[in-house]
Amino acid sequence: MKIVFFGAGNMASAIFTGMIEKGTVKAEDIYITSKSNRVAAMEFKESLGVNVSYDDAELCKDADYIVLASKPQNFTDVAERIRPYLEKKTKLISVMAGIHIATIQEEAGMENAVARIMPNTNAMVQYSVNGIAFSDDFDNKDELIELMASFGKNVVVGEEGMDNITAATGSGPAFLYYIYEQYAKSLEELGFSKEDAEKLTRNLVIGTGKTLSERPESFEQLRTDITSKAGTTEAGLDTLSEFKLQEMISKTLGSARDRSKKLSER
Ligand SMILES: NC(=O)C1=CN([C@@H]2O[C@H](COP(=O)(O)OP(=O)(O)OC[C@H]3O[C@@H](n4cnc5c(N)ncnc54)[C@H](OP(=O)(O)O)[C@@H]3O)[C@@H](O)[C@H]2O)C=CC1
Ligand SMILES: O=C(O)[C@@H]1CCC=N1
Repeated sequence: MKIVFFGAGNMASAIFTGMIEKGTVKAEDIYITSKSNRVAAMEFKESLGVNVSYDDAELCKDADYIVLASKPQNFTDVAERIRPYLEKKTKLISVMAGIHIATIQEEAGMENAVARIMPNTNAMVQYSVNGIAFSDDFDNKDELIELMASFGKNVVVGEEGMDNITAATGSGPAFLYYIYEQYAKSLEELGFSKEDAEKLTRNLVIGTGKTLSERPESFEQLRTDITSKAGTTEAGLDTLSEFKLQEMISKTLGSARDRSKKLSER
């Protein structure tokens, strides 16, 4: 197996770190390249044992998968690097938001099989949610699905579902982090030090996540379990429900989805 990452940034490193830590792919089977930040790439070679190369012919030779992990706006440059050396058997796996399969095939200049995947940075701790869309000619889908299962839960959404999943779970962690940031600021307002506010919020979120991973009850049930009659939670929730939280979240996701659509207008 040879998996080559064009791009070694946040998302690519979350994926290859997840794969290596889980043991699904050996570090020696992973090749990474970047645009100009050789220091960061070499750090991954040192810490994980992956191969680093800037020789495009060597990178593309005999590759089973090439993962397109640059920003969407850098894809044209990446395609230029790959096009002269791309072999027909190599499957292209794109993590780029909003770039359609047809565009990838056109810019690659060859009709290679393509899968679009939309993971999130929780891949680093093997807890990503991965949307997947395959081109019609993509064979042995199970191999890719299995590889991706090493860093998260897979949902095959088809290309029409990619904009939605990009908003919901690709960008999703950032929306949640933003909420946690506000939570920590509010704890500071209550009088906690900045350090304690961060620590309390972080542990609250970790503990809640762990509970969710272990208990099958609905969100509503788990909330109800905490809410004593005429107690503190009820008082807080009464105030919280005065705000249009769901509308805020829907609008946030709508903007992210629309940007994903816009990115595809190339
Ligand atoms: N971050 C996230 O949470 C998620 C991101 N994505 C998608 O992943 C992609 C990457 O995002 P992210 O990892 O955050 O971005 P980063 O900026 O962290 O990484 C981008 C990487 O692409 C490299 N690159 C740029 N141009 C080229 C080139 N011509 N040849 C080879 N490598 C190149 C950069 O190299 P250098 O450092 O040298 O410039 C860098 O390693 C995006 O398309 C995004 O839509 C998808 C899901 C979630
Ligand atoms: O912000 C972005 O465009 C990428 C896609 C999903 C998460 N990060």
